Amino acid sequence: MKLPESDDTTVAVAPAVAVQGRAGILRRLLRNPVAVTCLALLALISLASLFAPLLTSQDPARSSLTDSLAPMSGKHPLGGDGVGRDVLARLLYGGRTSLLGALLAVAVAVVIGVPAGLVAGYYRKWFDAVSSWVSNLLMAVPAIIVLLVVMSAVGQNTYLAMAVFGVLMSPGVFRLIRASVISVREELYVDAARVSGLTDARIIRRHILPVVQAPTIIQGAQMLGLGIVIQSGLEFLGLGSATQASWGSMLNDAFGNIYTKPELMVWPGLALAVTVAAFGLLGNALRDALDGTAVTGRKPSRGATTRKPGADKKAPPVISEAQDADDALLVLEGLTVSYPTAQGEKTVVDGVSLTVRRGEVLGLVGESGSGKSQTAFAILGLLPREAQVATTRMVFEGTELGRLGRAAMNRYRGHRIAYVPQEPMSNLDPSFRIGAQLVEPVRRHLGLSAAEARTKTLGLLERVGISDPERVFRSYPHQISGGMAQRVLIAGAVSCEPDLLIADEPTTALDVTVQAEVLDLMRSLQSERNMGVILVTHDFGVVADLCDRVTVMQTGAVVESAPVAQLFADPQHPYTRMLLASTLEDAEPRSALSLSRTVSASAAGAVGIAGTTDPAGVTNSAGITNTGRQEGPA
Ligand SMILES: Nc1ncnc2c1ncn2[C@@H]1O[C@H](COP(=O)(O)OP(=O)(O)OP(=O)(O)O)[C@@H](O)[C@H]1O
Repeated sequence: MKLPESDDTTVAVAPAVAVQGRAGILRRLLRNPVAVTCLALLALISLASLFAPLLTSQDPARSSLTDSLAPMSGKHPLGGDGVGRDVLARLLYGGRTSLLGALLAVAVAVVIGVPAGLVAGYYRKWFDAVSSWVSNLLMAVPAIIVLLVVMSAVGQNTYLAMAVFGVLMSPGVFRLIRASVISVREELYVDAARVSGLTDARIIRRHILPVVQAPTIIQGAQMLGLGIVIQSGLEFLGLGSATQASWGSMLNDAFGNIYTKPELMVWPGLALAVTVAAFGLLGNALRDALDGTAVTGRKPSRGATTRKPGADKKAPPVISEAQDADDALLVLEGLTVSYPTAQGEKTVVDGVSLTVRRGEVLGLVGESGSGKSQTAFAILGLLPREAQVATTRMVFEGTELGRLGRAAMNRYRGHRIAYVPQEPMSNLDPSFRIGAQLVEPVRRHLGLSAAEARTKTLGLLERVGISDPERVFRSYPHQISGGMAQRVLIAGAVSCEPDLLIADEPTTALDVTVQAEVLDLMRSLQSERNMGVILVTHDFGVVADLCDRVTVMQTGAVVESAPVAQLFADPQHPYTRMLLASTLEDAEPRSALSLSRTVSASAAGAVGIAGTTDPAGVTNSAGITNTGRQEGPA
């Protein structure tokens, strides 16, 4: 006997979050004639079993020798069985035993499998190893032998046997849920929820549970059919209770009289066949209904990329500024991040030091793979578990972040330190309305009531330039554009009034005109709220437009750090010069004064960046808008 396992089809719909909500799934289900027929049949069978006392006055256990193998009559509409019991009464009451037994087995399997799968998939580590081992062990056990032993040991207690069967089915549920959770925990919107400071319990409840609901329901429907088959099989073998009517025991009796009254097989056989088929087909219909709303695979933004050959060569000496300042918001010193690989340890961030002051925008620049995002994630405490992180200091407003526990770090993230990601769409959970996603961190961090949080969120949506905040508040992520989604995320990032904002290539996924608008927005919000900002970018145009200081990274190490104007006017490190030169490669040669304007406009590709009129910033003589605190790179 093979217990149900998590098949690929079922796992594939795991992240298939109901974009249009449960109502959409139900509508689709009700449009499927097979599903409707199955639901109707199952409802009919359940109701008939439930109201058996109203449908027959016969006692299913009472036997009368005079009615043995009685033909159909007014007294026995479906005749009598071998020992003179009423077949209709046994069919109706037998449905209770079969359905309840199967429900019990599925409930036990779900109660064990779902929490274990959630914890193993979300937290991994030792619990995952142990529970996977136990699950493999249980799957290797021949279930029918175990059930025969249980039945003979506990005296033919059907429900106990079904509870044991539930335990034996739980590995199937465990594996399915674990696979679903693993597939969704790396989603960017789950990271975004972590960044916004939500606790693990909340993330699991809000973002993971909705994803595992669907496969659990599908698996549950299929397991119900299997539970009925197993339970009837045991009863057919004569292992059930002698006093309890069931479809399996009816088959057992019919089998003994197969030559004298073969039609006795028909009723329990039909009931079993219809019920099991209906559960199976309903499971398939549910899967199809959910498939129709599948959100197809999104690209994780921080999967490992391969380092270029020669990337391990030592960086030239760092030309850096003094690290500590009185108004330092964040002081990072000697950050090293490495990963274990088959070839040994791979260091991706190598001794990075930087300082961000209050109200200052620090650009973190370097080509792809230079370790910018890894540095940002290290500050946010969001590196993958396998990352080995070491720092001399990572002090945020006097608090050493490295020493904070998980809960304390959660309080910092989203509240004091916020994050704007690269791919706005992937960072919004497709199954929740925008408003719900924005309101939750605000309520948690600022302790506002639902109504206050809603008002604040609507105000923020308006502030970030969304003309119809009410509509966006009510929309699902797929109903808004990428640029709008980035505005939403920026609104979310500043909603708890953070001191430090980390923006990782916030405009990369947007088209050129939207890039310029989003940069404008970030600049004005930053100056309005006097936030410290770390702006991760590979784009010197963005640096020129937004940043006060810039730190250049190459193959995991800082090679140069300077005020923007100084860096543009007199880059010290050959790598910085090379980056600047490659940015200017396609540009017309200009005089020294207009050089930086060219950088801004051509590199950002941002029409209007150089000449943008920004109420919060000033435009310098080179046409480069800076936030008013520092001279532009003229
Ligand atoms: N989980 C991981 N395991 C091993 N190496 C990793 C992992 N994540 C990232 N890396 C490596 O770390 C290096 C730095 O990556 P990072 O994402 O910080 O680069 P980046 O400068 O932000 O580049 P990009 O602009 O392309 O995002 C890359 O070589 C990448 O392959």
